[in-house]
Amino acid sequence: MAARLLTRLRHHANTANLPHFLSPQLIPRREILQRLSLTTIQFQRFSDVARPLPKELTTSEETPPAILSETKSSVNGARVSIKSSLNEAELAKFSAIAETWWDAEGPFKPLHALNPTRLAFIRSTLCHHFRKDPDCARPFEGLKFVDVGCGGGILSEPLARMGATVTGVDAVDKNIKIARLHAESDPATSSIEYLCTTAEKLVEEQRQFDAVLALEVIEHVADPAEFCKSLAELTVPNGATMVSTINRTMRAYATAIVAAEYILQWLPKGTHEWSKFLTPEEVALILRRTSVTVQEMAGFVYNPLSGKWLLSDDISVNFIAFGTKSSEE
Ligand SMILES: C[S@@+](CC[C@H](N)C(=O)[O-])C[C@H]1O[C@@H](n2cnc3c(N)ncnc32)[C@H](O)[C@@H]1O
Ligand SMILES: [Mg+2]
Repeated sequence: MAARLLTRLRHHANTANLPHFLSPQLIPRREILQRLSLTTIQFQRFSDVARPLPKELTTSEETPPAILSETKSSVNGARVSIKSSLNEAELAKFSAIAETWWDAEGPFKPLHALNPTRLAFIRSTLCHHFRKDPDCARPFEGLKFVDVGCGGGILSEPLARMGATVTGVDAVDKNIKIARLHAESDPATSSIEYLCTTAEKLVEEQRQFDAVLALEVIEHVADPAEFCKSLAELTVPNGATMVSTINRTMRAYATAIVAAEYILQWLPKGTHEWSKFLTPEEVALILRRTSVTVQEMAGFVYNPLSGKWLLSDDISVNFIAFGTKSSEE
């Protein structure tokens, strides 16, 4: 199966399906060609079991919508612009539904359902990478993680329960307030550091983490390549960078947009724009440019009969990439 996946990726890399969407905005076409011919991406098979998650609670808090918009920084006393990952229209969508983060039947229902499956992948790959025992209760003890675009904290909390020292950051202030409120109710999660900020601002503050996770965020940022650069800079040498998103395929258009937003109405209409989706090859190439090499990739496939998500080799719609940062900075 891994061989099949590799063959499929190599087929795409043969430039027949050149990432045309990237060429003008993100990576010059010639550079893509060079990198495609130079880069060998090794994808391995993944296997592990999902762990049960804490019981979800519903909470609400009335706060005025506030999102980060400040993109100036002070260097040697002078105000300079820094490249921002913020897309304010995207952030406004999240601000509008922030109070529903912990409603497992609300707009974030798909993420709640996906959580055990993606946590199984994260647990397996990171335990293997950091040589931790995946069978112990708190395998991530001693490791610092950052959850970029953490929303209400539905990923940060189980990571903290698995022993990681977690920082959760989100550009929507309301999300951070809700995340803090929810985490405070349990001593296992109350130590999570939640900050209303961005990856690029953490880079400016010279913060670094053993593992940097940005799940379902890259399709909502202003510039995916710059965003990945920040993720890589936040990762310690030999550390791990994890990105998940939706593939830019017709199948993804039919399921993640038409079915999820218009037919099933799981998500508010307009949540996703197809043109902002990235293919697995694009994610791997963008990360590679920032010294992060994708080591493993898996797909998430929804089973409508069980209502559950399964890990799969099928990366045609939802997928996750685990990369490691080179030891030379
Ligand atoms: C679909 S949610 C994913 C939440 C969480 N990562 C998860 O998978 O459960 C996307 C989140 O990213 C945040 N976000 C979008 N652009 C961002 C940026 N440039 N910097 C930080 N957070 C951002 C949004 O506010 C939202 O909470
Ligand atoms: Mg999304």
